[in-house]
Amino acid sequence: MIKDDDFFRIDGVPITKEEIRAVSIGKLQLNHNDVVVDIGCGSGGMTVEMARRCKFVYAVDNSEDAITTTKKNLDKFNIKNCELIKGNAEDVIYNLEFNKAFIGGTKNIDIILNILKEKNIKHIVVNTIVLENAVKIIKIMNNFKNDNEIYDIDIVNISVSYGKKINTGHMMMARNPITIITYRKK
Ligand SMILES: C[S@@+](CC[C@H](N)C(=O)[O-])C[C@H]1O[C@@H](n2cnc3c(N)ncnc32)[C@H](O)[C@@H]1O
Repeated sequence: MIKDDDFFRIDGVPITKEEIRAVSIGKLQLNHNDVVVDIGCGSGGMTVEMARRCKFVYAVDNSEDAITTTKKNLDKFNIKNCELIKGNAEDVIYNLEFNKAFIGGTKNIDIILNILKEKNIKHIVVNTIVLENAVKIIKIMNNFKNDNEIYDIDIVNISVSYGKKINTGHMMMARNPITIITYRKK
């Protein structure tokens, strides 16, 4: 994983932190034939990590600052197998061809998940910090199960703490827990 400090950053544009990226990448089980859509690419943290491990990434964000930041990081890490798309994911992903989805931006998540269902995307990983979103996402994914499809949803909640040096040793500084929800259809 690339260290958080090595990414180009601008104020107000979030990044998925290194440890959360590591688990999310693991859950995506990427291979060199995968084409992934990154919904809400933010600073491009996940975009860069995914592009290094798969065939192609479509990186979508509705924020101009996020697109600018991701572009800088694509250049910084010499990533060529990626197209940046500015817009609301729910408006733009329908016409893209991909086989896996990573979702880091959850505005209109219900519409987005329904588009992914319609497109028969079999592998979806979502990160969310908002409890209500986690419940909503799990409910929607459970309703994907038409036609007796066999699917699996795994849910992990990750709390990362970082060691900080103090006079007497080190203390652990906690970050907000993130829920990672993975949907896989057989
Ligand atoms: C937590 S950040 C993602 C961080 C990113 N994964 C990274 O590693 O840098 C969420 C981003 O999702 C974007 N976003 C949220 N909902 C969206 C939507 N429906 N369509 C497009 N972008 C969206 C926000 O603008 C924000 O930049």
